[in-house]
Amino acid sequence: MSQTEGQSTNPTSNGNVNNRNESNGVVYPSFASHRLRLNPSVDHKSDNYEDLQLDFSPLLFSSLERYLPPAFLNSSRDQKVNYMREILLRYFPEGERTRVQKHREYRQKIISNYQPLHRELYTMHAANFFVPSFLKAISENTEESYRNIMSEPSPGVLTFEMLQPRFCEMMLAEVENFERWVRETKFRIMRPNTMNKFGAVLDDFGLETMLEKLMEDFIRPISRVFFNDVGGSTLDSHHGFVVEYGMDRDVDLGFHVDDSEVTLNVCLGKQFSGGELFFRGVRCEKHVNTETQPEEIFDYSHAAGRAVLHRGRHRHGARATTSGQRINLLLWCRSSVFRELRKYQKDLSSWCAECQREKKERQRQAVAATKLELLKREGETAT
Ligand SMILES: O=C(O)CCC(=O)C(=O)O
Ligand SMILES: [Fe+2]
Repeated sequence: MSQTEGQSTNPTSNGNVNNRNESNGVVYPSFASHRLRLNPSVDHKSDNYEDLQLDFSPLLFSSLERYLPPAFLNSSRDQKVNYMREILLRYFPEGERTRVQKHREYRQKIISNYQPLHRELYTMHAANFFVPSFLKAISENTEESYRNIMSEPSPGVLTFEMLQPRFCEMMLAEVENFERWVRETKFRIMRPNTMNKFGAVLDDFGLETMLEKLMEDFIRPISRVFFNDVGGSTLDSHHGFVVEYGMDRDVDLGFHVDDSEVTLNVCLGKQFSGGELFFRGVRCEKHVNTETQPEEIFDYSHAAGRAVLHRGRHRHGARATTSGQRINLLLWCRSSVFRELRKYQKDLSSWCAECQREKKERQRQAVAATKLELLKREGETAT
């Protein structure tokens, strides 16, 4: 299963976990030499590309121009466009571009027709959204201030009070309002990911800007402290959605890893029983299906307003919601820098429990072999 937007990876379905953005063996022989400089020519005045019919934003070309090799800076506009276009195509192939364009049109259609219920949700208003203890910890922004409001019931699973009851109520009402609109207009919406039949993508009906702020100003500072090993300090994009469970909704959620570096999962309500999150240890792509160690088993019961923050690669699932209705807000936070660097990373992952176990085992074997060798030598000198 490829890890494109909105897809979880289910570690139990098959072992073939693909990486997002890989251009899988595609070779570009004629343009492989096209390179950009690491540092921009700050004094260079870029051309304007607004009047050209281009397949990428004209602004992108103007920004990228300053990274051209010096010899190219004074070439004709056409030459520069061709050079930059070939580079962009290498990173953003046709299929992906079409998908992004289609998705943009889909969002635009929703946003120009859907009438929001609570407009105040659509811009970040921290004092109204979050509980004071959370705001205080964020403003202090130290490991100690975060530890004061958090518990870590299992390594890498952080939980803390986050949302005000009023915010939860408004968000629940907004989601209900959106779903009513979907039913009445018979608009076909995309579900949050491949594993949910219910739920809605908040980014698709206007909440993208608010959620981006939530990631940048609140989740990234926390992740910088606790999840730096998976790109926590460089989170730069998100996928924000709600999941809905109950008798006439999804019942449970299978064992999976998220397409995120860091996941925020906050319960909005309403009344329910069951629906516990179960965690089973952090794993890299290679080890996603390896067995769980007893100390990795942890179950968490959701409570309205309370957040759970964990690495996306922390294997988890949700048990059946046995009565009532449970709605949770999810923010999958991603780091493009982390993903790019991982493509070239050869050594073991510090955050993967199985990589660490393998490393320890190799060290143990090396020590044992050395001991044996020393004993042998001692035996030889004694005789
Ligand atoms: O139901 C939950 O609380 C978990 C949801 C989840 O893990 C996900 O959507 O990725
Ligand atoms: Fe998940």
